[in-house]
Amino acid sequence: MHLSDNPATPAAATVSEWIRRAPKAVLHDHLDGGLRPATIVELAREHGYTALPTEDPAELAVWFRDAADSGSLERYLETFAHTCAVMQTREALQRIAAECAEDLAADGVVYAEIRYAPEQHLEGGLTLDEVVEAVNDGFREGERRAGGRITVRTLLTGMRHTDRSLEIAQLTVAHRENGVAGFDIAGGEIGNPPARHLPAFQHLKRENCHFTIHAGEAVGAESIHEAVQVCGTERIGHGVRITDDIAEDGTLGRLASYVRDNRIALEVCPTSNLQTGAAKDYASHPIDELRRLGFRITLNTDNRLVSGTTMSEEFQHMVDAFGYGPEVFEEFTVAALDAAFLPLPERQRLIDEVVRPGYAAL
Ligand SMILES: O=c1[nH]cnc2c1ncn2[C@@H]1O[C@H](CO)[C@@H](O)[C@H]1O
Ligand SMILES: [Zn+2]
Repeated sequence: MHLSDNPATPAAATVSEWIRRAPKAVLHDHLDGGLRPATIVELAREHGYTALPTEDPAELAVWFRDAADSGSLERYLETFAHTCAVMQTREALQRIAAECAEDLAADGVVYAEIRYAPEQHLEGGLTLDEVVEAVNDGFREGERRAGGRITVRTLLTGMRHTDRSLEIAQLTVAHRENGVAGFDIAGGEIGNPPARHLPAFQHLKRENCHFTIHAGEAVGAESIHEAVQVCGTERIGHGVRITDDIAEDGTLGRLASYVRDNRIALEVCPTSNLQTGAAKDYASHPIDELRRLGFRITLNTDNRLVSGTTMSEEFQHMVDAFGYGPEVFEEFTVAALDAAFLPLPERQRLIDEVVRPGYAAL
């Protein structure tokens, strides 16, 4: 089923008040997939980018969601050409990062790891280091504007189809004291297995640096196996196709067992999965089965603009599909902080001083 066939799904879907107030943590959210549509229009005008499908912000938001709602990851990813086109200067990157932090904080997000691929922001003449510095400055500004209600860290993404992943891994290590919490690889999964980027992962391991890998979204269990057992990933972006290794009666194969028993977090993004064809609809999305089987599940947006969603809306979809109450979202939020690439005392402080009291007060 495509989202556009479902009248309950547009971004304006009503969200219960308690969901907005609930403290949330997001581990999987792309900076270049979550811009404000009005910001894209303004920046496009400023920079003379004329290829936008429309200059009306509301129409643009609908365009992204519909264009991404194709059933194919490759077509979903084509829409990012329009966001990356306006993310080529220091000012634009700073502004977009600051607005991202503000928007997440307004949605009740208290901790966010935001990822982006620095190599996609060099067309205006910035260096990789300048890109990272601009985004970091923007996030610090956004945290200030949100009155300290949110903590943001970044993940630097290497693109699966290019050959710069080792360089991006080195960039991650170089900026680790400066708001960069880890590394990721993203992009089209078919034909680009994660082991192509082994030198990047080996460098990160040697440097004791965190990483996650998009796997098990467009390709099945073999991609997850490679990400976990060959590349040594700590978390899995999406990972929903781990169900390939689970029998109908719930018996786990060896890979599924390994992932569950080692508490390797799955960064699950239900709405995005519906758009790329990784799942059919919310009600049959494997998140509920995986949760009941004991996997470490985190709930995420993937791309707030491109998927037309927010953390609150993802929560609401789960309430509607599975009847989840606050206790399940508290579990997802604590799971996200347990799996966050943040030092243990900081994770523990967020759980004890922000998340637990926030849910107790709902
Ligand atoms: O769900 C996804 N799967 C794979 N790649 C993705 C997904 N969402 C976004 N990107 C890719 O990651 C880049 C850096 O943020 C984006 O430009 C997009 O190409
Ligand atoms: Zn993603």
